[in-house]
Amino acid sequence: MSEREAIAKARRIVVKAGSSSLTTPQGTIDANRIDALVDVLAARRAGGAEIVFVSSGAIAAGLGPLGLTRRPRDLATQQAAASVGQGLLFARYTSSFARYGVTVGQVLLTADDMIRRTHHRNAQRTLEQLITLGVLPIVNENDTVATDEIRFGDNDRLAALVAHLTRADAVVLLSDVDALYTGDPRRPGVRRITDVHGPADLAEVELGGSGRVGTGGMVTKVEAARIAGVPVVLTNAASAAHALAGDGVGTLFHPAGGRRMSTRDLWLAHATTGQGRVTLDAGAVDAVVRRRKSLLPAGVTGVEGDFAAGDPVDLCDPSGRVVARGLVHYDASEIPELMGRSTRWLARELGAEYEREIIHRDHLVVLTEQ
Ligand SMILES: Nc1ncnc2c1ncn2[C@@H]1O[C@H](COP(=O)(O)OP(=O)(O)O)[C@@H](O)[C@H]1O
Ligand SMILES: N[C@@H](CCC(=O)OP(=O)(O)O)C(=O)O
Repeated sequence: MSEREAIAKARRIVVKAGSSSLTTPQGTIDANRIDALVDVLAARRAGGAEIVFVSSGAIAAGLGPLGLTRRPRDLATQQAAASVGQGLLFARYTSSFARYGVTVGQVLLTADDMIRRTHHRNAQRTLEQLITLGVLPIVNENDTVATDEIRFGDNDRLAALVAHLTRADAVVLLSDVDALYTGDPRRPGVRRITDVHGPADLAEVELGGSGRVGTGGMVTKVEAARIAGVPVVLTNAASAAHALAGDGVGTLFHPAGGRRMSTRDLWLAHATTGQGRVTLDAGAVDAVVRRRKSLLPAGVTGVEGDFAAGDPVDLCDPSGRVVARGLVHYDASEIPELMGRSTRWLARELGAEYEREIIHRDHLVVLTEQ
């Protein structure tokens, strides 16, 4: 079965629509386009599929009601716009899906919900229960409380992580461009890329920034496709029905074969931001990156930042390059006195509770191959 056919037959699909597909240039919801998209999703659902819908557009839909003509730069105004827009957006989805007798449930996630394992499980359980109850979940980032440090910003990677969370079979990303091109399609002479099998197919592609109201542009879409682990189609909202039917529209990103990263590694690598940096000596880099060992205090040469035990931190090689990320067992202030010490020395001098690793291998993801 080709991957296009697999999308046509997929049991559970994450569909993500970008801000530009759902809102008008005046900063209001585009009721007609929302209804048209709902028609497509409801039809696929009626055909027996389970849909999880990731909808952007909260900020863009809140601009008009607040008298704003452009997406604000400052976080507080973006959050205010999202607060207004999300309500309007969800009200529209509720009434639009009601035309088909479909009940929708709002799920607002923060990046923290992916970082903390308990939150992660909680989100997973809620989504599963909504689907079991026949409710169509509509997911967005919880923009009103997300802060700059700990924020997805774009919904592309969020959609990929939701695909993992819900064990979806395919992802459809709907944007204002009908496909990935060799360069920004606002420029002449670019060519459509029909299939992406791996990094080699992207070597000549210029991944540009976002359009009018979107965030992330193609960079986050390509990254989402890389982490989704299932076939991903990128196209525009007008082609949604064709994409779901397995027709050859847009760009198909084939999932990479081989070892799939676990959901835990994915959220650590792609849903977290390092809250500080720990520098490793060459031996520790080798142990962590090549031999996949835990990070012990003996291999640490420096620490930066103000993180607390349990936070994600970046691990750097002696040149400062980030090579891994992990959930740290100590506060930043505790690490200097542990650095360079053997665990045996620490246990003897400071007590058995200091015999722990700085980061356990189960809480560590390598970000680069050496
Ligand atoms: N190589 C490329 N191929 C296609 N689109 C691109 C490329 N580089 C940049 N873009 C721009 O990315 C935009 C879509 O990203 P974005 O605005 O973030 O959309 P969305 O709101 O749907 O997430 C398009 O409007 C397009 O102008
Ligand atoms: N959570 C934000 C999404 C940010 C955004 O613009 O995302 P996208 O349009 O998917 O690039 C919102 O609802 O406004």
